[in-house]
Amino acid sequence: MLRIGLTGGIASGKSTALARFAELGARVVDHDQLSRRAVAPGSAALADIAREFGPRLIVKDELDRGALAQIVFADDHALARLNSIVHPYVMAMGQAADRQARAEGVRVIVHDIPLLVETGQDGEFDLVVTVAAELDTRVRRMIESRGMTEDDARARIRAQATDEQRAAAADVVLDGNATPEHLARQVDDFWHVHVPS
Ligand SMILES: CC(C)(COP(=O)(O)OP(=O)(O)OC[C@H]1O[C@@H](n2cnc3c(N)ncnc32)[C@H](O)[C@@H]1O)[C@@H](O)C(=O)NCCC(=O)NCCS
Ligand SMILES: Nc1ncnc2c1ncn2[C@@H]1O[C@H](COP(=O)(O)OP(=O)(O)OP(=O)(O)O)[C@@H](O)[C@H]1O
Repeated sequence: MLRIGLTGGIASGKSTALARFAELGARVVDHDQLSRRAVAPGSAALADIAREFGPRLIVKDELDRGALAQIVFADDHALARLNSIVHPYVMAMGQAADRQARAEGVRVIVHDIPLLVETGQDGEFDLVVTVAAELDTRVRRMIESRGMTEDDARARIRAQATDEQRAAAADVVLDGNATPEHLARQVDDFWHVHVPS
């Protein structure tokens, strides 16, 4: 099974690229979704978050994601504490997805991992692909599509590696600056070069 790690800064176009990989026939695993599952109501990680950051972050059994984001993206130590709670669960779920895919005879699996470089996972894939896009373009997308303020958008970008760091760890860099169709075509090209038919 060919294992591909897909990364990129927030709002670079990773989800757009991932959707194209799925259309081409890859099994896709979105680690943002895994991290939401890790903190589902009643989970051990949610209990750990309540203990670490206070019970007011849990509203009607659900994590108040906006409130937690305000805390952690303004404080590196708080972010590191959150990461140390959630990331082990996400990694275990990612490994479980690999095991299941292998058992099902899947040929190509793509893991979409926003923090692939930050968490030192670049050595763990057959190929690493990163999507790069200009900072100002990404900030604009976050304001338009996620309704974030410019300050919140820039704080989240500051909490991540740079495009240069991701490019240094990647085998291939895709350009996420133009249209989604342009990005999808680059995924097609990558697939034809790197995935044995
Ligand atoms: C802080 C939280 C509650 C904010 O939730 P929110 O719904 O606003 O964002 P969401 O989870 O959809 O993430 C959106 C994007 O934010 C960025 N981001 C998320 N977590 C982090 C982090 N720990 N460090 C840097 N960037 C991050 C990523 O680019 C991600 O794609 C949430 O992101 C979280 O629990 N983060 C810790 C888990 C994590 O690291 N997830 C990322 C991949 S495993
Ligand atoms: N190449 C592109 N051209 C124009 N807009 C794009 C492009 N790629 C993505 N977008 C838009 O930018 C926003 C963010 O894109 P997307 O969700 O694919 O990014 P992402 O890297 O997965 O972000 P996140 O880290 O938030 O999960 C979306 O609203 C999407 O429609």
